[in-house]
Amino acid sequence: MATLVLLRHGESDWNAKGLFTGWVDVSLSAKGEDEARRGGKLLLDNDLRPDVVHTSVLTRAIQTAQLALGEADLLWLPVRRSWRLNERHYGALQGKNKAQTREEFGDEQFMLWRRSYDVPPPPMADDDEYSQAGDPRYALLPPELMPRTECLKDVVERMLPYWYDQIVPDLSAGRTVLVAAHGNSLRALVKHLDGISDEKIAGLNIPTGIPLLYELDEGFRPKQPGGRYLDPDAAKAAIEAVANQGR
Ligand SMILES: O=C(O)[C@@H](CO)OP(=O)(O)O
Repeated sequence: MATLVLLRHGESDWNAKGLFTGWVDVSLSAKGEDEARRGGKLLLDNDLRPDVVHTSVLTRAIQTAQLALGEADLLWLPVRRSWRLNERHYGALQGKNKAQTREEFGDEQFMLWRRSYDVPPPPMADDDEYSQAGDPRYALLPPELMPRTECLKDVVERMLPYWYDQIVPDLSAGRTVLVAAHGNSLRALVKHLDGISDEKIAGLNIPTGIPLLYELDEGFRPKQPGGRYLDPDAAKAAIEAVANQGR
């Protein structure tokens, strides 16, 4: 049996402002910092002690892992980071207000961009103030892999190699693994783990800062479909809030 804990970063400054974020590197809000600490406390209270941590290369996920591990007295844990765990690149929507976008383009288009499996937003221009072109953290990324927009399908495709090559080997070695990442990179991983269809994944939202525990069988499939949030009541309310963003 293998133990996997997924943790979406706490609320970011742009989550609080209702802006599409994607690869823009914003920090946690004060509330998000509290959520991250609370996530660490939930690990502690549930006797979950990760052996290794994987994060994206975005500050909000890194801060969340740090704060949660600090709370659980585990700051010394080995950490690995990859752009493959990054949030979905939101293309030309990065930096735009969600409510205004919904008003401008209508509900259907807004939801297609936000939650459809295979419709990406328009690409972001390299000279846009919210573009990541030239960001040194992606300097070693082959140019053809650098996204300018992504749909969830693209995220599944770029995330899965990391799952198989880096996370599964840790799980196989018997390590409890903590993955600190993002709403949509975790939706991609949950889609894979639970075998959720392309249609049904539109209805799945991940709350900020609440650890989601998966016990996996020898084939790395969940023993309990959907896993278990360590604070189910808080998760339910927070999932609703994510679903209603932009309304
Ligand atoms: O803006 C984003 O990058 C994501 C996560 O915060 O938003 P959404 O939930 O709308 O996909």
